[in-house]
Amino acid sequence: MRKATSNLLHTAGHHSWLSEVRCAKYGTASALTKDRYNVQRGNYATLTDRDVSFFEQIVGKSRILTDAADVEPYNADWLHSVKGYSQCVLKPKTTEEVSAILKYCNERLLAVCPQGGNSGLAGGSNPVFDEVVISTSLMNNILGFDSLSGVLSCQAGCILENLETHLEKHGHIMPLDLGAKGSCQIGGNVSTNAGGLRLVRYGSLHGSVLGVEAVLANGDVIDCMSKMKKDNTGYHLKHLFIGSEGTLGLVTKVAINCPVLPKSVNVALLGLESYEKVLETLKTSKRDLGEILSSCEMMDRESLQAVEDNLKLRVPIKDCPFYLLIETSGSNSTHDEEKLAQFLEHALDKNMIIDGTQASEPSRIKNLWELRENITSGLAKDGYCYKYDISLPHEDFYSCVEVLRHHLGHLPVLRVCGYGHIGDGNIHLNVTSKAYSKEILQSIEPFIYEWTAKVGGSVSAEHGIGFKKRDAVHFSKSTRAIELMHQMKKVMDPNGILNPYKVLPELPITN
Ligand SMILES: O=C(O)CC[C@@H](O)C(=O)O
Ligand SMILES: [Zn+2]
Repeated sequence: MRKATSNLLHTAGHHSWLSEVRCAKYGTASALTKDRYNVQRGNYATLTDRDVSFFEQIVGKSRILTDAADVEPYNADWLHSVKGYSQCVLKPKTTEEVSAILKYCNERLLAVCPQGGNSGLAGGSNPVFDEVVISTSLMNNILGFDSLSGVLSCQAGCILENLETHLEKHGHIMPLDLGAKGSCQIGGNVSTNAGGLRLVRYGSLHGSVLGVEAVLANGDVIDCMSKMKKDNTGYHLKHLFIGSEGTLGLVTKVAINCPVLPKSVNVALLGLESYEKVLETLKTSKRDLGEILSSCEMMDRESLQAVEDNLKLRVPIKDCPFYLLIETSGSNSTHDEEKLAQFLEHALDKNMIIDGTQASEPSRIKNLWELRENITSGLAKDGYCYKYDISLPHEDFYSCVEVLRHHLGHLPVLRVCGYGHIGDGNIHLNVTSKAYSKEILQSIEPFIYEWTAKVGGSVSAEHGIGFKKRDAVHFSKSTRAIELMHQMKKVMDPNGILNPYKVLPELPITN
């Protein structure tokens, strides 16, 4: 077996790195939804005691929250960047309960906001005004796993990490992995078409999700829970629920195709001196590693600086302007390590990388991944974080950071940084400041959206549109396409009770 031999590469040691608790409630930003976004409450009914009594008949007293303190965590997102004013959270356990709730709300014209793990970043799962929150957290049964086909079926409220743990026992994994895996729910993942760290290998949920059960606004249950890998029976309705963020129906069950658990996993953290070298290394990794490449993440120095400054994690290689985190997953460790070594030798010989470290042992792999997965938490601790999740052609991928840094030069921002899923052309462009500032927001938007549209990118790669980005949809979709989206919404939710103020821009489009 050949090893990566250069003395620039060393093996990651054990560090007492702190792991930030996911979804901790921190951040000092207090500017809330209505101060920041110009939106009017729709013409919906207001919740009454009679409504609450009716809900009690469906889910029982113990699964309704109406005390302000109990409802509060459901009203705000975890970064406290949006906040609604709901007075009621319902926690159904079954599809039938969801159906009865929606049927009633539709007749009463009560708006609802479906919520999974509340880990979203576009304000899609929080109420904007007083929508009734329907939490899927108690819909957490695994319904079955077929080890021959690799298909898992489960209720929408199953936490991603619990599904992963369950599958590991059967020698499989989930086709998606996210930093928020400990709290996000599969129904939320499907509803936002979450991407994450494994998309470069297993593709998007539009490919992995075989079946969906969803409840429409009027309470009708749409059973598209096919577990067949091939099913060409006309319009594929399941795709309407993947990525529509609960605006067309509430996802209650999911059937998902799960890859085989890899026997060998390796991770390399590489340091690079320029974005040109990043691109060269990416190209080489795709060529040399081929089918065993399972993640390819980029981080710039500023992003990792936030992790070092605010979370006291330590980057185990020397300071470089750029870093790549490359993961391989395969079935034969000798073969995989050889391929990785070959790639690293190429990269070193051609002066693509200036420092690096690799790991094959689970605890060391975890330490390296923690650096990447904690960037969101690290940046949040700066104060307020303006988040942009965009898809770009590789040649323009990092220019968005440079262009925006230059554009914001005169303003009191702390960091302008870029990191993310370079293997998929998806960058997370984040700007931080001590506190929320309207001036900074208005300098970033629509500037960055216009720039993204000009180079042919997408203004939302994986976080969705939610509430925060609906005024930006037209930068990535034609007016006719948006009109068609509105028509579809009208067919599936004529009263507009499902997750209002989200995804769909107001018509006519003015900006
Ligand atoms: O916080 C962000 O902007 C990105 C979050 C997530 O999509 C990630 O890839 O870490
Ligand atoms: Zn991401």
